[in-house]
Amino acid sequence: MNSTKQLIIKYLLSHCDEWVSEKDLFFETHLDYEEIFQIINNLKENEGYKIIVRKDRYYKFLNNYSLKTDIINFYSQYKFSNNLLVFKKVDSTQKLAKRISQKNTLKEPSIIVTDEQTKGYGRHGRHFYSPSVTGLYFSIIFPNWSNNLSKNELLTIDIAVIVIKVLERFFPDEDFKLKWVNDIYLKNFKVAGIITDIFSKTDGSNNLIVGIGINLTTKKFPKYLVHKATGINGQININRNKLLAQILQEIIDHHRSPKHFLNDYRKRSMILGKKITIQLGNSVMKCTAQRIEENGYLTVKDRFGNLKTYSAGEIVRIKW
Ligand SMILES: O=C(O)CCCC[C@@H]1SC[C@@H]2NC(=O)N[C@@H]21
Repeated sequence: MNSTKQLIIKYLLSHCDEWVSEKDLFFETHLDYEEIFQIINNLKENEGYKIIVRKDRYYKFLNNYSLKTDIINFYSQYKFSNNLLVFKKVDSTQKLAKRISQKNTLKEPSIIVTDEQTKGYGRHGRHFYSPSVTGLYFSIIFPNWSNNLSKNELLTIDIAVIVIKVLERFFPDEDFKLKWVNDIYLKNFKVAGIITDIFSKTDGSNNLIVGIGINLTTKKFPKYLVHKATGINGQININRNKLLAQILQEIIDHHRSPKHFLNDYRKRSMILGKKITIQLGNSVMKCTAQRIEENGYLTVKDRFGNLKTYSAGEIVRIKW
């Protein structure tokens, strides 16, 4: 971050919700006062930054609703400056990640983030409702992925734990739970989902694309979701840029030096010890969830007392 605009953003962000004088900004940037005023005015009027400008030219930066590259970079200590793409609206960050994977040879993990999706999707091709600025919708491309089912399962589990732990820090009063494999629930409602897609390139290499959708403040859901999904908290003015930056930072750190979080996962499971109905392909089975194995697979006990272990499946019902 080194342009004058970025220096100003950085200073305002480090003094978020405080009044900052032109003199402070002058010492920080060495720009003349008029230039400072013009840059701030442009950020406010044309780039959607929320800045209050007082008549005596004091400025206050407010928590921004929209996702902004500079703000995410600030909160993540500029860890992924060149590998972060931020959009207002896309069809799906997951689809866009596939298009980017097709056209480019990536060396580093790359992140695609948007304020809104028109065709967000989840597992089994289901629509993922992604209205503007009330959630977080993003995909991470991990290039040159050695495709291996159990490695993928474990990564999904680790990422689910990372997301839930960051959410717990931001919403300390909420009791988030995990539904195997990768859904995050609050009470009986889904608040977040994770999907992993393998994208095979023509040169034989694979990219892993992890897509994460979180309903933060969404209040109104389409009819078919009203009894299934909820926003975490419709009242809170949450700092989405900061929340996203922390999740991304922890996922990228984990990718660099992986360690598994199975015990954290088990602790937050909403199914262990419960009677569940699991869908496996076209059939469904009633059973009891026994344990999550070291490779992330689920072991259940069927009604005849037999233990069975599954790498994938959808839990369609939990008996409380
Ligand atoms: O619930 C699921 O089955 C997974 C939902 C994943 C949704 C996210 S939102 C960002 C990314 N883009 C998509 O189209 N899907 C994922």
